[in-house]
Amino acid sequence: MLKIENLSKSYGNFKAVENFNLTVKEGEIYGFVGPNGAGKTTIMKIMSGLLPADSGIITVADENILHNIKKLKQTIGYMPDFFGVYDNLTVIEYLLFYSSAYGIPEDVALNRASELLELVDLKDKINEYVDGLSRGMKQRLCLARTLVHNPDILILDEPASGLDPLTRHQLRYILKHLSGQGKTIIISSHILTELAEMCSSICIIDKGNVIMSGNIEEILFQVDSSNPLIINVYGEVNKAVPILRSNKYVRTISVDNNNIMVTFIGRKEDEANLLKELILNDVLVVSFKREQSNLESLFLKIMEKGSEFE
Ligand SMILES: Nc1ncnc2c1ncn2[C@@H]1O[C@H](COP(=O)(O)OP(=O)(O)OP(=O)(O)O)[C@@H](O)[C@H]1O
Repeated sequence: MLKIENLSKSYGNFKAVENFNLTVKEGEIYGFVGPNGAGKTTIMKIMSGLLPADSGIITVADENILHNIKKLKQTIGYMPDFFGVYDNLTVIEYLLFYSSAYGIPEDVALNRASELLELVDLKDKINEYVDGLSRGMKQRLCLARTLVHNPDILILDEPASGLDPLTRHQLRYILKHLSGQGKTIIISSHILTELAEMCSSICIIDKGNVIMSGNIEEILFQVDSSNPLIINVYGEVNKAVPILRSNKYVRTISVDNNNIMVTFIGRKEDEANLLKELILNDVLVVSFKREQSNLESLFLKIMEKGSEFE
């Protein structure tokens, strides 16, 4: 379990991160979402030991590792959003270079590099120059580099940015495989649908604070309950309208052919009772559901409404 408590960081007088709290379970793929400048990179760099925090605690396996830089670097592998690769090295030289920086003996490093190149599907490029790799390949090599010291936690800043759909699919596959091995993975992204496919939980960050966090499906459900009900009826719509009008949870009604959009402030049970009433009054209901949110619309809503969702 990874736990961050009251993490704060200022640049001069500017508070980039303020009392940030987060818990991530072992083996989870966890998404960080937020607009530009929200503080995602700052938090990730602090977690990786690349930037000092002003205050806070980062606990891994019941130990505060924030000020134990050696332990922090052993435990965490960080892949920055901008990956500098050394173009005049071959793929294997590149991985061995990073392994030596971690003090890994060369024979161990060679075996590990071979396994990692297999994992990221670059084994056939082992003796090629990094310079000649495509962007997607460089990105996978960078992921392999992040894994040379076999960290328990991976922190990947915008790993999917600029990749084509096939390469993103490969990345998703590799990350699922790593999480299956028990590695905890934190990913930041602006591609919210990507996060939905990869992550079980997300944390929405703005101005260095958590606006909302939790299981993606629960978050979507919470937001969906503020969406209109869409009722599709067969035949006469007019039969349904007076029933809807008399319901105390209905706020607005708009009719479009056989679809009725209803702003409804009741709970699930009230929704079910409304459906029952329509049917008992011989309204032929074809479908009755809340408009679904996707992550993009969820994000926009949250950004518009801010703490209303907390
Ligand atoms: N070295 C720095 N000096 C001063 N301000 C900084 C520094 N690094 C970041 N900031 C500011 O801190 C805030 C958070 O930046 P950060 O890079 O963490 O955000 P982010 O969520 O990663 O953004 P993006 O999605 O654009 O990468 C921004 O307002 C940024 O301008």
